[in-house]
Formats: sequence, structure tokens, C-alpha cells
Amino acid sequence: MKLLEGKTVLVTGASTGIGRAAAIGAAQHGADVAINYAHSDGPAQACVEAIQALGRKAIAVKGDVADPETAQAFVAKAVEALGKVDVMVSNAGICPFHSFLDMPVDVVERTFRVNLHGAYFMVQAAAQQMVKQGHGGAIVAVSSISALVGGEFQTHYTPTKAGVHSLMQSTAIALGKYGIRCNSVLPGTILTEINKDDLADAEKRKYMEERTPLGRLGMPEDLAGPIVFLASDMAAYVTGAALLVDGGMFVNLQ
Ligand SMILES: NC(=O)C1=CN([C@@H]2O[C@H](COP(=O)(O)OP(=O)(O)OC[C@H]3O[C@@H](n4cnc5c(N)ncnc54)[C@H](OP(=O)(O)O)[C@@H]3O)[C@@H](O)[C@H]2O)C=CC1
Ligand SMILES: C[C@H](O)[C@@H]1OC(=O)[C@H](O)[C@@H]1O
Repeated sequence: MKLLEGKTVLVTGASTGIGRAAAIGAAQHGADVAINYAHSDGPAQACVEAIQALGRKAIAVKGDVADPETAQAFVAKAVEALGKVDVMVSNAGICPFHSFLDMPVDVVERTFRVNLHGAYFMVQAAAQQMVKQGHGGAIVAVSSISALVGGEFQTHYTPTKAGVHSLMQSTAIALGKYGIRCNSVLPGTILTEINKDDLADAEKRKYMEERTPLGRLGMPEDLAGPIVFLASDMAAYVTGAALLVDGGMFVNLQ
């Protein structure tokens, strides 16, 4: 059963990792897809080709989500190429691990701007278009288990993920009257580029695996199903919700 037949889905940060898996997952469920990315031209093009190989339309639009104009341009180009916006998956993010006491100001500001300001303006631009179209829509933001728990080397990152979770709660209220649903997924530790260096430490990786009741770290594809579900009419009465996708890590106190 295809859950997104006839829908147009926009995904930010979809050259690699969770965004790429979400974009391809949406195409497997019948959607045309526009992806945003910042630097990785080759992987972004490869993602577009993977979607086209599934028989769906796809475009890649390069742009830094930290710049509010990127959001307006992404939505405009998606509408020009694919006709409309039904779903926005706000996923782009960075996590430059760093200790707290000597945290450089520019690392904090960049992380806030990409992860939180970027999500805010992408969600706003998509919602403006959905309201103009007049037939509702769905927004799924990629927050994190880190919205709920802390990290010693993530003091600049975890507040952005809590912020994204909170943004979905408030936009669910602001946009419900337009039939636009807003939800977040909260991934646990998923093996992607963002944590390749961090998890190169074999001891840390083993510790993270052992903390996960399902016995393994996540793969980007583990997020595709939950994101497609929240984007689809199967979740027609779900808004303002947050779905942990963490192999059980959050509940594993001892
Ligand atoms: N991996 C994990 O364990 C977890 C990840 N997350 C969240 O998942 C999201 C995706 O990360 P993940 O897939 O893991 O990591 P990746 O590094 O694989 O993917 C990050 C994506 O975001 C894009 N991106 C980065 N900065 C910008 C920017 N300024 N403007 C536009 N696009 C940008 C990258 O594009 P490019 O390469 O072109 O720069 C890339 O496509 C993030 O929001 C992260 O916080 C949440 C919980 C756990
Ligand atoms: C990048 C980290 O490995 C990852 O990011 C998150 O949001 C998770 O909490 C993990 O710490």
C-alpha cells in the first residue's frame, strides 16, 4: 500500500542520512520529492537519481537553511517544478561535538541558526504555501531523543532539538485550523555522517549499542517509515505529537 500517492514532499538536508532515507521512502510511497542540501552536490544528485529510478519526479535545490531566504526559494522552486507542497520534512541539522566551558561563540550561533532558525523558516515557508493552496498538509520535523535528555558535548545542540519539538507543538496549534498537521520524530542514535567521528571511538559506540534494548544503533532507513506515516493520511488525527524512534534507548534507565 502506497501512503503518499499524488503528494509532493519537500525534505531539507536530504543529500545524506535521515533526510535522504526520508526522501527515498516518500518516493517509494508514491510521492514526487524536492530535496534541499547545503554542500554535498554529488550525494544530492545521487538522491535525485534514486528517486527518479523509482518513477517519481525529483529536484535538488542547494541552499543554507540558516538563511531565511533559502526557505522561500526552496518552496518556490518546488512549486515551480512539482506544482504544490503537501508535506515538509524539516530535517537539516548539524552537531559539531564540543565541550561546554570553552565553547566558541560561533559554533553555538551556527548550530542555533542551522538547526532551529532553519527549521522555523522552512516550516513557515511551507505552511504559507499550504495555506495558499487551501487543502491542508503535513509537517514532520526531525527533532531528537536529545530534546528530552542532555549530552556533555552537545550543550549547544540539545536546546535546538528541544526547540524543534516545541516548534511542532506550537505550529500544531497555529495551523490546525488550516488542516495542517505538525509532528516530530525523535531519533535515538542513528549511524550517519553527523556522528561518524564521534562513533569512531569503539568504546563509545559499544556503550551506545548496549544502552539500546533492540541491541543495535539505528540506520537512516529506520526513520523512513515513521516519517512517511506521520506525513500520510494514516495519521490524519495526529498533530502536535512526538514519536521516539530510538530502539528503546530513552526508557532504558537500568
Ligand atoms: N544521526 C543521529 O543520531 C541523529 C540525528 N538527528 C537529526 O537528524 C537530522 C539529519 O542528520 P543526519 O542524517 O544524522 O546527518 P547527516 O550529516 O547525514 O545529514 C545532514 C543533512 O543536513 C544537511 N545540512 C547540514 N547543514 C545544512 C544547512 N546549513 N543547510 C541545508 N542543509 C544542511 C546536509 O547537507 P550537506 O551534506 O549538503 O551539507 C545533510 O544532507 C539532523 O537534524 C540531526 O540533528 C536526530 C537524532 C539523532
Ligand atoms: C549526533 C548524535 O550522535 C546524535 O544526535 C542526536 O540528536 C542523538 O541524540 C545523538 O546524540
